[in-house]
Parts: sequence; structure tokens; C-alpha cells
Amino acid sequence: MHPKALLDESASLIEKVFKFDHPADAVVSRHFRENKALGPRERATLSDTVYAVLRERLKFEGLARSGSGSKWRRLAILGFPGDRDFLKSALNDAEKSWLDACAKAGDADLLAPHRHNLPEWLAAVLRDQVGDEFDALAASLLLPAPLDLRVNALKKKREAVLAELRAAGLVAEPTPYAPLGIRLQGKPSLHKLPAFTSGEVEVQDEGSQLLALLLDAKRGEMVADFCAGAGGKTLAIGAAMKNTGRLYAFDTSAHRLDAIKPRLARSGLSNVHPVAIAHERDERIKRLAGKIDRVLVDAPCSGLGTLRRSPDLKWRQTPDTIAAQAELQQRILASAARLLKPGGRLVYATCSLLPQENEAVAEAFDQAHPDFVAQPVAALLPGADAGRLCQGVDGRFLRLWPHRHATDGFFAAVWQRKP
Ligand SMILES: C[S@@+](CC[C@H](N)C(=O)[O-])C[C@H]1O[C@@H](n2cnc3c(N)ncnc32)[C@H](O)[C@@H]1O
Repeated sequence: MHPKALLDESASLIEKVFKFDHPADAVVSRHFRENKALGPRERATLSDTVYAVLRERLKFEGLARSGSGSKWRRLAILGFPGDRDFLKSALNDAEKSWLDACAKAGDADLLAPHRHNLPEWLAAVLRDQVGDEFDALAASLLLPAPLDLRVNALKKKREAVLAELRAAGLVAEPTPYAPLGIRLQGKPSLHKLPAFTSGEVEVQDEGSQLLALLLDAKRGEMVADFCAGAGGKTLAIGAAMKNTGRLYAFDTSAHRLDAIKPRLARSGLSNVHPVAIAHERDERIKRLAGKIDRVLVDAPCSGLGTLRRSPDLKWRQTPDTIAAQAELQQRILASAARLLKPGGRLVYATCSLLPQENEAVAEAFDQAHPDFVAQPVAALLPGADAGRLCQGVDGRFLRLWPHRHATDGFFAAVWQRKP
């Protein structure tokens, strides 16, 4: 595609995404489905441009106050990746001079919001929590996330998979905290890789792997993954159970649960039972009350810990959406807790950085459920470094931060139902 046409296409896609009525990945995928002639390189350029503009929206909007042409075109110029000469061949002389002037503006010339690129309400909540580390946190949220894999221990050991990936020319290292994790350099395509097609590895952020580990599911147990979605954590839990016992994968989205099926087939797991429920108080949940050994509630949340992957969330969430999520999280946690046997373990997790969805939900649960005893997470994780991953009295909560741990932002709290 001619650079001029590619820039026009980028501007019109940015305009669509910036309506914020649907998640950015859904808008981009739909655009690609409707424009089948776009080749892989054009798709990559379009998506990189859109995501760059979502990440650095405030900075780019500040720079786009000068310049000419439509706002969307100016944003597309600023976000356009790769070769400057290729981009400049799509620009007129005024745009070229404007782009050069923008490139000269160093970070020191920028106002704080143009550096951190966060809405002010969110910047305030994060600053309250991390204080002096705020700039480092904000900078880490602007970086792309690394590509992490989890080794399926049913099929192979981590060392053997590392050797296999390196032999295939990939740069791969063990993750520092998760015992089955591998971090790849770059974004290699995995879909034809034998380690992936044969189910030896799944894509999973190191932080997500730690959440599944906290459940510590054992052979032969009855376990529920209450908000299983497309099954990322279900697969890790099923493998920890050595493909024995019974693992229910509940979710209100039958569509998301459907995505577990090919992943289950690759993984070799046969102990997983996906069940679509209407809501958290569904009859199928009531029938299992008091019968389950371990329950993971990987609650629906703002997703603000995953801004490296989904930067649109910072523009789509508001204090009102957060308050509504927190109410839903409390309802789901209370309902899921009823599944547990006396002595059973409950894990509540989110990929949010906000105390409203994390500590506040856990503390409200403490108040309302005296039959559940909090278990400090620091004592439950393997490794001498576990305390570094936790916050609160005695390391009560898992609190992962992108700038500290190079994972997405995650939270977890654990309880035992009194025996
Ligand atoms: C954070 S995502 C789960 C991600 C998944 N555990 C994974 O590791 O890939 C939260 C899930 O909660 C589901 N959900 C939303 N409301 C629910 C409810 N009331 N009961 C159960 N699941 C719900 C959503 O459909 C979504 O799939």
C-alpha cells in the first residue's frame, strides 16, 4: 500500500477506536475483517500506530495542537512506527517541518500529564500508592509487555523446553518468580512452533502464573475456577492437579469458555469441566455449595494492571465504572465462597492496580465472613523472594507492579474456610 494511503487508513482507524464504545482490539480486528486486502505488514503498521496513540494520547494531543490537517491525521503521523523516510514520503512540506519540530521536544519540555499519559483521576490513585515510584510506574505502563510462556509440566520440564526453544533460534530465559515460566525476547510468532502446537507451552504472563500457583490445587481434589474466561489459569490449575480430580471452569460468557476447548486439546487435560452460568448465584453453583476444596475467583475488573497490553482501558474506565466493578466483585466473591468445604482455600485475584478493586474488596469480605481466615500470601508462595511480591501486614496480599516485577499489575488475597 502507498504510504499516503496507509497514513489515511491509520487516521480513520484511530478515529474509530477513539469513540471508545468498544475495546480497541475488537475495533481493530473488525477493521481487518472488513478490509481483507490488507497484508500482514500493513496490519502491523495500522495496529502499532493505533496502540502508540492510545499509549501516549496526552502527549500526542498536546503536540497535535500545532500542525495542520485533521486531528486524527496528526495523531497518526505522531504514532506511525518505523522508517521516518517512509512516513515523510506521505507528508506535505508543512507536515514534515511540524514533525521535525515535534521530534525536537524533549521529555523535559513536557508537562507532567504529557509524560505519564494517564487520566488525572488514575494518576492520583497511583501516586497515592507508590509515591516516589510514580514516574517509574508510569513509564513502565507505556512499554510493551514481554512475551511469557508457562511450561505444561504434564508434558515437559522447564529446562527441556528452554533448550528446545533456544535450538529453534529463540532467545528464552526462565522467569524470575514463577517456577514454570519462560520469558521470550521480542514477539516471535508461536503458532507453528512445535512446543506450542504440542501443548508443551501456553502463553501466560508471569503474574498470572503466580495467581494460579496460589491456589495450590492438588491431585484428586474438587476445584473451581469461578471466572475462567478463556481458561488461562484453568490450564495451569488442571496441570497442577496432574490431570486428576475435577476442575470446574465457570464463566458467564459461554463465548469465552468456548475458547478453552482448543487449548484443552493441546494441553492433554481431561479433568476440566467448562460450565456456562447465567450469573454468580446460578442454581448450578448452589448445588455444589460446601463441596469444593479450592476456589479461584479471577474477578472481572478494570484491567488497569494490563495497560501495557490494553492501553485503551485507561481512557475507557472512570471512577464510576470502578465503583460498579467493585460491587460486582464483592457479589461474585461472596457467592463463590459458598462453594468451599470447611478447611478449603479461597483465592481472590484481579489484574487491577486500584485499592478499590483489591484491598477494599478483600477487607469487606473479611468483615462479612468471620468463618474465613486470611492467609498471608508471602507464606504461600515458593522462593526466598516471595516477600518482595507482597504488601500489607505479614505480606497479606500479592501485589505485582510492572515497574517492580516486570509483570502485569496483579492482586491476590487468600483465605481458608474455618475447618
Ligand atoms: C479476568 S477475566 C478471567 C480471565 C481468566 N481467568 C484467564 O486466566 O484467562 C474475568 C471473567 O469473569 C467473567 N465474569 C463476569 N461476570 C461474572 C460472574 N458474575 N460470574 C462469573 N464470571 C463472571 C467474565 O466473563 C470474564 O471472563
